[in-house]
Amino acid sequence: MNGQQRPRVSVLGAGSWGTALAVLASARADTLLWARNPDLAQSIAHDHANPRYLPNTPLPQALNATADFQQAIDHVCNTGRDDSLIILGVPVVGLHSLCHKLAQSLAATPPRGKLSIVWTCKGFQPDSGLLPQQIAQQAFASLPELGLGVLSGPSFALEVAQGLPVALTVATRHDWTAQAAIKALHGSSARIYTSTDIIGVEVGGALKNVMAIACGISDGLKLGTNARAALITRGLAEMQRLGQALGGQAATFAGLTGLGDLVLTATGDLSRNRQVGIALAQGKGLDDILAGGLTAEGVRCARAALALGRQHQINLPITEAVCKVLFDGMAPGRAVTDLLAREAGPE
Ligand SMILES: NC(=O)C1=CN([C@@H]2O[C@H](COP(=O)(O)OP(=O)(O)OC[C@H]3O[C@@H](n4cnc5c(N)ncnc54)[C@H](OP(=O)(O)O)[C@@H]3O)[C@@H](O)[C@H]2O)C=CC1
Ligand SMILES: O=C(CO)COP(=O)(O)O
Repeated sequence: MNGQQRPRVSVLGAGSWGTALAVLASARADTLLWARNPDLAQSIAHDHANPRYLPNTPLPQALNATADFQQAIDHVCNTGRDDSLIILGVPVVGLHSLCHKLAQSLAATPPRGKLSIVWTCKGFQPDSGLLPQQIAQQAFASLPELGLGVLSGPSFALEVAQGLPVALTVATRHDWTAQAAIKALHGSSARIYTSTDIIGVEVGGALKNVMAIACGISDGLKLGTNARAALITRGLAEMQRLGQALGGQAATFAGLTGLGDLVLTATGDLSRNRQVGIALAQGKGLDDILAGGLTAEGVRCARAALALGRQHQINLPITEAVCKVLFDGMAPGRAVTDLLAREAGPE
C-alpha cells in the first residue's frame, strides 16, 4: 500500500490492548495512538516502547503517539475517506467519559467522510448493568452518521503485540464499519470475522471474564482438569442463557467471542482474570490483588451480571459463587463445595 491508499486509524487509550491493536493496525494503516499520559505518549512515539503496559516489547517505528486528544481526532476526521476508524482501548469504567469526550469533539469538528468507531472493552457497566453498546449509543445519539461496533475475541495483548496470529470478530450493523476494521486489521497475522450480533458478542466478552476467575479459583485449589472442563462448559451454558435473555443469538456463543475467548481466558496464564482467581485460591485478599491497578473486568462486572440474571430470572450459579468469593468473604473451597452440592438436573 502506498501512503495515498493507506486508511487512517486512531486508537484512544494506550494500555496493553490499545497499544497491541495500534501495533497491528500500523502495518496497514496510518495509525496514531492517544495516551492521556504525556510521558507514555512520548515514550511510545520516541522510544517505541510502552514500558508500563507492554514491557520488553519493541513497538514499530511506524506507530506514532500523542497526548493531544484533538490531534488524534483530526487524524481520522480530515481525510474525506469512508474507511477511517477510531478504536477505543479503554476498560468499561472509562468508556462513558471517553465516548462523551469524543462526541463533543466530533460535534465541533465533524468528519469529512464516513467515520467508524469500535470499542474493545469486555464487561457490563458496574452500577447500571449497561452493555458497552448501550453506553456508546447514548453518547453518540446526536451523531447518527457514525458507524458503531464492537471488536472482540480471544486475544492476549502481548501475543498480538509480538505479531503472533489472532482471530477477532467485529460486530456492527454497518457494513462500512466492518470493512473499515477489516482494512485496518485483517492481514498476515490477524483474521477479522464479521457479525451483526452486537449483544451476543458483548455478553460473551463480559461473562468469560467471570468464568476465568472461577477457573483460576479451581486451578488454584488444584481441583484438576476435569473440574476446569466442567466449569468451562457450564460457564458457557450460563453465558448463553444470559446472552439470549438480553437479546443475543445462540450461535454467537459457540464462536470466537464466546467459547473461543472463554477457553483462552479460562486456561491461559496471561489472563488477569484467571490470575485473580488463582490468587484468591491462594488466600490473598481482593484489595491486595487489585492494589497495583490490575484491569480485571470480571471483578468489576460479576455483580452486574448477577443482577441482570436476577432481573431476567436466569440462573447463574457459577457467577453467584464467584460473587460470594469476591464480595462476601466466602472461602473459595466453600464456594466449590456449595456448587457441587446443588441438586442434580438436566444438562
Ligand atoms: N489486555 C488484553 O489482552 C485485552 C484486553 N481487552 C479489553 O480491553 C479493555 C482495556 O483493557 P487493557 O488495555 O488490557 O487495560 P490496561 O489496564 O492495560 O489499560 C487501560 C488503559 O485505559 C486507559 N483508561 C482507563 N480509563 C480511562 C479513561 N476514563 N479515559 C481515558 N483512558 C482511560 C488507561 O490510561 P492510564 O494509563 O492513563 O490510566 C490505560 O491506557 C478491557 O475491557 C479489556 O477487557 C480485550 C482484549 C484483550
Ligand atoms: O480479554 C482477554 C483475552 O481475550 C484478556 O483477558 P484478561 O483481561 O483476563 O487478561
